[in-house]
Amino acid sequence: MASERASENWELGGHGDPWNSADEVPLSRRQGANQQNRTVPGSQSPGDSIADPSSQTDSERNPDKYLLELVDIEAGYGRAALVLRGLTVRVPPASVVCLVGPNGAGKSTVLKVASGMLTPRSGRVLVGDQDVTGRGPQRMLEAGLSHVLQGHSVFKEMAVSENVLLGAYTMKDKSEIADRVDFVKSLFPVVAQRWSSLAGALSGGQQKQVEFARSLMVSPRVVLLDEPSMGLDPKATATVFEQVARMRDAGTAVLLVEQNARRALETADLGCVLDLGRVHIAGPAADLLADPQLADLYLGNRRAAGESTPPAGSTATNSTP
Ligand SMILES: Nc1ncnc2c1ncn2[C@@H]1O[C@H](COP(=O)(O)OP(=O)(O)OP(=O)(O)O)[C@@H](O)[C@H]1O
Repeated sequence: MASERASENWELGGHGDPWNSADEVPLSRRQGANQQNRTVPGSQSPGDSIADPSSQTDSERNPDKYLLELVDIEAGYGRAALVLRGLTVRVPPASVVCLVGPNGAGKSTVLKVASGMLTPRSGRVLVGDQDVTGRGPQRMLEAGLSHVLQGHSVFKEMAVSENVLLGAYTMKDKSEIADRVDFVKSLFPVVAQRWSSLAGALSGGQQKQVEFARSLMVSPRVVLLDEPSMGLDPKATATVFEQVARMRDAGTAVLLVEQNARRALETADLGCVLDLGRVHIAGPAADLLADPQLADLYLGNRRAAGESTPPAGSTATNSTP
C-alpha cells in the first residue's frame, strides 16, 4: 500500500534532471522496480550479504560485519508524510557505501537518522553491537558516527588549526589530541600545509578537506558525508573523492550521499539507489556502474555515447572485506 501511494505521489524532476532523463515513467514503475531491494544481477552470491548493503536478511548479529546498520527505517519530518519508508542500509568496515537517487528521494534524511538529528518513527539504528535508535547527535558521536553536513561548515574567520581542533572538543582523553592532529595532517596534506592560515583563505575543495579532518578527530567508526562535492569545480571534486578513498583506506568507513552519482560510485565499494524513501537497487558499486539500465536512468547514459565504463576495481574494491 505504502509503495502504491508513494508511486502515485511521484513527481518528475525538471528537464535536464539526470535522474529523470530516460523518459517520463516513474522509476518505481520501471521494469524490475516492483521488486524492492533488487540487487544488480550477479552481484550477490548466497550468504554474501555484504554484496548487498540493503539486505533485508537480519544476519546473525556480528558487530565485526557491519559498523552501522539502519534497519527497516521509517522517518519523516513533523506530521508530514513519511520520507523513508522501510529503508535498510548497512555499512561494512573499511568501505565506502554510496547513496544515490533523485532529488527528494531521502538521501540526506538517511544521514540525519544515522547521526541522530532525526529520530525514526520505526526501525533500528545499530552501531556495532549497540542499538542507538533514538539517541541524539551527541550520543551518536560518542558511538562513533561523525557527520559532515551538506554545504560548507568551516569557520572562515578562524585558522585551519582552530577549525580542526573544534573536532576534538568532545574528546575525553585530551592526551590523544596531538596524535590525532598528526594523523589528519598526514591524511590531508593541505591541512598540514595551511595549518596556521585562515580557513576562509582556502579554496572550496581545501575547506572541505578541513571539514573531513575535523570529523576524523574523534576517531569515528563511520563518517557520514553529505554531498561533499557540492559547489566544487571538477578538479576540486576529484581531489575530494580521492580524500574520501584515503579515509576509507585509513580504516574509516564512509556513508556517502552524492548527486554526482557516477563519480561517487567510482569511489565507492557499495552503492544503493534510493527512490521514494526506499532502497530500489543495491550492490557493489562497480556492478551498478556497469548496469546499462542504471546508466540510462542515473548516469546520463554516457556508455551508450561510447564512453568507457570506469576500470573495474580501480577504486571500487573491498566489496567483500
Ligand atoms: N527539515 C525538513 N522539514 C521538512 N521536510 C523536509 C526537511 N528536510 C527534507 N525534507 C523533505 O524530505 C524529502 C527528502 O529530502 P532529502 O533532503 O532527504 O532528499 P535528498 O534525496 O537528499 O534530496 P537532494 O538530492 O535534493 O538533496 C523531501 O521531500 C524534502 O522536502
